[in-house]
Amino acid sequence: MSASRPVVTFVTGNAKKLEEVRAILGGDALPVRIVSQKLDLPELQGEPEEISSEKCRLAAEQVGGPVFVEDTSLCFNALGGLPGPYIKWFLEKTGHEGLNNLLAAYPDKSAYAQCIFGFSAGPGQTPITFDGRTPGQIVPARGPTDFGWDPVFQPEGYSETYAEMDKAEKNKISHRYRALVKLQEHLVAHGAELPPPAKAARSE
Ligand SMILES: O=c1nc[nH]c2c1ncn2[C@H]1C[C@H](O)[C@@H](COP(=O)(O)OP(=O)(O)OP(=O)(O)O)O1
Ligand SMILES: [Mg+2]
Repeated sequence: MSASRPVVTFVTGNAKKLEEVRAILGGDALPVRIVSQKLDLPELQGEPEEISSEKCRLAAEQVGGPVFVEDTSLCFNALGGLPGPYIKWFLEKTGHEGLNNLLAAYPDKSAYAQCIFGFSAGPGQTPITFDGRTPGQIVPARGPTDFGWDPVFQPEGYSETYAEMDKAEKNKISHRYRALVKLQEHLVAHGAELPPPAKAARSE
């Protein structure tokens, strides 16, 4: 495809997310060119949609063009959806074992992983959100520990945790995949309406 496709920047500080987003979106099927930028954006407290939307608004201001971000939650049903968007801090402070211990008092170990992408056409353009969810169970950690809470999340209908699954398999059923399908549809339908790349486009 031509080099003058509009450029959309995926802003994230998480290299593993970027790897999955690239694998799921694939190569040249979109009317836009996806590049990435590593920025740690502030995340306000609130409902996951608001967090993603505000993160996206800030990203658009900083990048000065079309952007998308995502915010991931891990929600325990016995805890009314907590830790939810605060999973990053719970994971950092308590580890995989601590996440299991949070549910020790409850027979219900069910949970869902949720990903909310926020897309904005540029600074001052109201973000749109796209969500995806995958239901599962919180289990004692199994599998490689290179991506967040993957070892303690076993998706419904599977006997492996996210961490034990093949990457390609995870990417077919994950919360991230389910949300990204919706963003992809939006970009296919509206990507060509975005402004052509300004000056120097950022590196891939
Ligand atoms: O598929 C996943 N499998 C396992 N763990 C995951 C996944 N996706 C996000 N995670 C972790 C990263 C962070 O500990 C928390 C979400 O927090 P979240 O703010 O969305 O991610 P982040 O701060 O690492 O990157 P970003 O710069 O895009 O905000 O859950
Ligand atoms: Mg974050």
